[in-house]
Amino acid sequence: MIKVQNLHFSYRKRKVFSGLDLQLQSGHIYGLLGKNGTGKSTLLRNIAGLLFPDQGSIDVLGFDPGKRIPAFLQEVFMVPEEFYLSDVPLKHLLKYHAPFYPRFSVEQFNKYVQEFEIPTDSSLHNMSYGQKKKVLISFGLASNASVLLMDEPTNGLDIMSKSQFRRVMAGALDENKCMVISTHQVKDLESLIDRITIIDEGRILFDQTIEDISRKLQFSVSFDPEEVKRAIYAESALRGHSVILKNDGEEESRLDLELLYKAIILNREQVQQAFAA
Ligand SMILES: Nc1ncnc2c1ncn2[C@@H]1O[C@H](COP(=O)(O)OP(=O)(O)OP(=O)(O)O)[C@@H](O)[C@H]1O
Repeated sequence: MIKVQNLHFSYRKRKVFSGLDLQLQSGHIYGLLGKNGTGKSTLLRNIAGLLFPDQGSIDVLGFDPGKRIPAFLQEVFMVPEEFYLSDVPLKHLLKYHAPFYPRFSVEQFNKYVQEFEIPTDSSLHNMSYGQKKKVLISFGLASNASVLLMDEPTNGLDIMSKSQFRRVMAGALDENKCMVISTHQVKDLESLIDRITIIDEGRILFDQTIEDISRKLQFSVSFDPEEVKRAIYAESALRGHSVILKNDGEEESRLDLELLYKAIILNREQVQQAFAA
């Protein structure tokens, strides 16, 4: 559905990508992780056709995003980290913006904003940043665009709204959609995403499904010094050590995305060995 090949991109003198390859399929929610400044937003903007590759190609549903033809634009919706929405009633937002998306569902939009506890007859004029963001997320989901790109969608959302966000997102996914969420709030993504892609220094450092991660790795708290020593990654916790172990059997454990992320950044070779086996 999305194929990025040999992507080179620079902002004047700042080189961000020099040969990035990535493929994303429909029916999945991808978590795009990486340190500050590694290029997550830049990648999303290239996929959305808001920035253009210096070299290489991006194919989204058979379209070249950079050409920004209407048939492409109606299939892609981006929720940027920073956004501007006019101070208008929600019904005006629907009247003037929904027609750009042929599969837009007002019924779904109303359902999502209600889930986020925003009255459907309210106006953007009186809303906080977090409330506006929830409106934008609801609009993006209700657009039924095939590709939904979200840059730090849970920033500014309160604790209850984060659970609502996960519920709304999970309910909106279908086999024709591809959702990509870039975030540092990894806890917000647990139980939502089904594939993790980590970018570092302009390349893909790690790209695995949650299913494979659960099959290959085991997450637990250990009090056994021998086990801690042989762990792929360990860090001291309030009690004992939080560890990632190679999953030799069919042990089921609860994925700790934050721990995995640290392991990949600090101890990548050992993590990769577990996947190579
Ligand atoms: N408009 C711009 N002009 C010049 N350099 C930019 C611009 N936008 C981003 N950069 C630089 O490009 C690099 C990648 O930025 P980008 O915003 O894509 O990173 P990110 O991974 O999304 O970061 P964060 O996690 O902090 O949001 C950074 O080094 C940043 O300083």
